[in-house]
Amino acid sequence: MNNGEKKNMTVKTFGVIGSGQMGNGIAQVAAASGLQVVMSDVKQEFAEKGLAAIGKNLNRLVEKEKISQADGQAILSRVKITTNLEDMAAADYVVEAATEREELKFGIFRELDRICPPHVILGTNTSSIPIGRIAAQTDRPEKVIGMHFMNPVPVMKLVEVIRGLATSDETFSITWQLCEKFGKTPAEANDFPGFIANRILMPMINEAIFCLYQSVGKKEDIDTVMKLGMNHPMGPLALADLIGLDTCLAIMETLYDGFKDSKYRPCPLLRKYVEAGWLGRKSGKGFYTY
Ligand SMILES: NC(=O)c1ccc[n+]([C@@H]2O[C@H](COP(=O)([O-])OP(=O)(O)OC[C@H]3O[C@@H](n4cnc5c(N)ncnc54)[C@H](O)[C@@H]3O)[C@@H](O)[C@H]2O)c1
Repeated sequence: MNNGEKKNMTVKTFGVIGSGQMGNGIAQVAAASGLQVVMSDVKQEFAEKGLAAIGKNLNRLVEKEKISQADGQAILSRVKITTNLEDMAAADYVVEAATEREELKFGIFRELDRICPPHVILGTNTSSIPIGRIAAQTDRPEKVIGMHFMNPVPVMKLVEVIRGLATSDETFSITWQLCEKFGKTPAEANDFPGFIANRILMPMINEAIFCLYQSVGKKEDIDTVMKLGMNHPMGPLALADLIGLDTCLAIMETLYDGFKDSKYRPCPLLRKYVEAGWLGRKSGKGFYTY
């Protein structure tokens, strides 16, 4: 048994920053694996909404007889919510899943570096912001890593584990094993804008939005072509609504900034929707109405 394996067993309390769709999903899988979870957000109502989403998800699993009612209650009871970042002092491992804005994440990592004991690993669920840039905000860059879950977290098997330039092998190994403990399949990526998943996925979604923008096809037809023609479970526009159009735009901006290649320019229609507050499912309207 190497050091990483030994240390992994000492992770008992798992911190999650952000109680949105990704944060509450990550909190749910961590609690389901037996860990105590502290989940934060900036407002009590946001944290409560995240906790309620976990409760609803677990109830659905009970109804489908995937878990017992007692298990559902036990999982939920392991998740504590807070609006005070200082409460992350109790965590052995923290994953940040706050809004995809670089300055916001930088601030969170500077604070976490002050609050958390030096041995604690700080993961980020960022979709595209370079891990090295986030790690540079801390005095522990070797303990900063990308832990990129897919949406919806309780359902999707993949976690992309991203090594920053300074990420240590021990940090990588503990993170990899945590993914497995959560019942996920990790895949390793290096630190380039968009990593693997969004480097490939997001230009496809952006191109689907260009097809709509240039009237190549109606939204339903664009989605039908990709669903039935390429055997994708969802069309790209419906998937963009699920991911959140603000998140999609932020990822395209990161790809465009990072590579300075015009093929990554965000479609003006995507920007227009985001500016109008049409963010997809989470706001009730995106390419489709919910
Ligand atoms: N949506 C997806 O499909 C998806 C997939 C993989 C990764 N991600 C990434 O996960 C992260 C979160 O995305 P999401 O879809 O859950 O967004 P979301 O908008 O649903 O949730 C973000 C949450 O973070 C909270 N937040 C903002 N600042 C905070 C702070 N300082 N402290 C604590 N909480 C704070 C917000 O109030 C909000 O509740 C982003 O980095 C995104 O790129 C998203």
